[in-house]
Amino acid sequence: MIPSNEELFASFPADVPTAPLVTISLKKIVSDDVHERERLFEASKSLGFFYLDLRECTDGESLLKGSDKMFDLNEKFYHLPIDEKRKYDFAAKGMYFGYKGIGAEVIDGKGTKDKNEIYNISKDDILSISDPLPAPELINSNRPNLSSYIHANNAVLTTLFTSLATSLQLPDSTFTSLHRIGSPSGCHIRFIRTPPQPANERSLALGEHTDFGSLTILFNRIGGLQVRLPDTSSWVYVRPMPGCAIINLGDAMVKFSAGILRSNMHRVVAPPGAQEEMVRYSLVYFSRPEYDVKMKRVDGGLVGQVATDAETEGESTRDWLKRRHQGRKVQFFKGAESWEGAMGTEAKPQIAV
Ligand SMILES: O=C(O)CCC(=O)C(=O)O
Ligand SMILES: [Fe+2]
Repeated sequence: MIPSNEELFASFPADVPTAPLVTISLKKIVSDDVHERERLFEASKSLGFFYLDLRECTDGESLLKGSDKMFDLNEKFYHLPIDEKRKYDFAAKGMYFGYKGIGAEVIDGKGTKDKNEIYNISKDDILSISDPLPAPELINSNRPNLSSYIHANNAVLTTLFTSLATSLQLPDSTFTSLHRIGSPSGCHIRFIRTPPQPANERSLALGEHTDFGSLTILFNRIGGLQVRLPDTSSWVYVRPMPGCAIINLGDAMVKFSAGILRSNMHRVVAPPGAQEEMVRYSLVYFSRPEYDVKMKRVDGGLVGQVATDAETEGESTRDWLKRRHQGRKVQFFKGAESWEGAMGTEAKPQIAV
C-alpha cells in the first residue's frame, strides 16, 4: 500500500540529530510583518536554509496544492520505461534540461558517481519563451499544470526577493528586476528519484554542493537532505515538515549581496532509520538570474557598506551555469582539478556578518 503524506512525514525517526532550521511564516511576510522580515533576513545570513510555512496564505496554499500535483507527476514520470526516459537525455548535446540517468554525474573530486535519476523541466520551455524540447506525452499533457506550478513558485519568490531587498536597504525591486518571469533564464522544476541503496554501500546520493542560482524552493517528504552546520561543520539531516517548503539561498544571492547572504553546503544521503528502505522522491524549483545578469554585487544599501574585494565585474549567469553544470558531468571529469573548477561560492570561506 502506498503510504499517505502524513505517514511519510511521521516516519522520520525521532532519534537522529536534525538541523535547527527556523520556520518563517509566508502569511506574515506577505502582510509586511517587520519582525518576521527580520527573522527571514537573519536566517538568510546565518544558515541560508529555512522552513517556509505556506499555510493560511493564498500564494502559499496554491504552491502547496501545486506541489502535491507535481509529486504525483514526478512518480508517474519515473514509472515510464527506462528506454522512454533515455530519449529525453540531451546531455550529449551539451543541454542541461531533460533526463539524467543514475551515475551520469560525479559527486566528488575522486570521480564517484551519483545515485539519482533527475529530470529538469525548463521554465522557458513551459512558458514558450524558448522552443519546446521533446518530452514524453505524460509531460506534454501536463504543460498547463507545470505552467501553474512555475507561476505559483514565482509568486512566493517575488515576496521573498522583495523582503530580502528591503532588509538589505535596497530598492524593493532590486532582485525581482533580475528575475523577470518572461525573460530567458535557467529557472527550472526538478524531479528527483533516489532508489534505496544496498546496505553495504550506503553513501552519498547527491554530492556536497551549494545551489548555483538565487533561491531554491524544495519539497521533501522523507529525509535524506543534510546541511553542513556553519559552526561545527557537522552534517545533519533536515527533517521534512508538513505544510512547509524548505528554502535555501544559492550562490547568486551571495554574489549580489557581497557575501552578506549565505549559500550553504548541502548533500543528499540515504534516508534515516526505517526510511532507508524507501524510494525517495524530491521536488525542487530553482530560481536563477536572467542569463545576461552578471554574477556580481549590486550597488547601494548594506551591500554598498561591505568593504570586500568581491569582484565588481562578474561572470554572466549563462557562463557561470555552464561552467558549474558541465564540470559535474562524467564525460568532462578529469580529476580533482576539473571538480574544483566547477565550484561556486563554496570554494571560498564566507564572510561573517
Ligand atoms: O533532494 C533534495 O532534498 C535536495 C536536492 C538538491 O540539493 C539539488 O537538487 O540541488
Ligand atoms: Fe541543492
